[in-house]
Amino acid sequence: MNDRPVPSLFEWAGGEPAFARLINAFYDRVEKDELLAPLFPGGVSRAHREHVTVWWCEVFGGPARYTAEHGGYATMLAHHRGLNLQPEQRFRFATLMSRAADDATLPDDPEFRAALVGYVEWGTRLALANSQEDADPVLEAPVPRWGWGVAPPYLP
Ligand code: HEM
Repeated sequence: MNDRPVPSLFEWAGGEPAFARLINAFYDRVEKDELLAPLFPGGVSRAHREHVTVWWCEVFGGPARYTAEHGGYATMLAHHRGLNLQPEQRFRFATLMSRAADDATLPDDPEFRAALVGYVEWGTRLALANSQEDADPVLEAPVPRWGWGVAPPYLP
């Protein structure tokens, strides 16, 4: 064991440029996807891509800019309410995020990818539930901060 500090997922991924690559690669795939493209009529705007990148950076341990500049959790929730997402759309969303991580050449070590898909699985299930007409979501909460969970990075 060494005593080096454990980097955040944000740092390990490569910071903001890495998350911008991830989110752009993801929405490039979404725009071509028959289940997800209809949710973004006219394509996924640059503003949407930038806002979601800011969200992801905050969640993974980067600057808390979605909280400071975009209204935090309540704004994100409001964007999903009433979308009436379907389970197959959720699953496709999660699958394309894994593919996009490869497209964007994010680190592919098992620990990082486990943390990434853990967050995607968690977040997409909440989005699916909160998007239903009869949902009763938590209205105020902090933006989540995701961590390494049970498998921290291998630091020889
Ligand atoms: C980890 C899961 C997810 C995260 C982190 C996430 C994040 C976000 C954020 C931050 C926004 C607001 C962007 C802004 O501030 O302008 C947003 C909007 C949106 N999300 Fe998600 N989302 C997730 C899951 C999903 C899923 C599963 C779907 C569909 C299958 C979806 C579809 C949408 C759509 C259509 C909008 C735009 C709604 C509008 O502009 O009115 N999201 N998402």
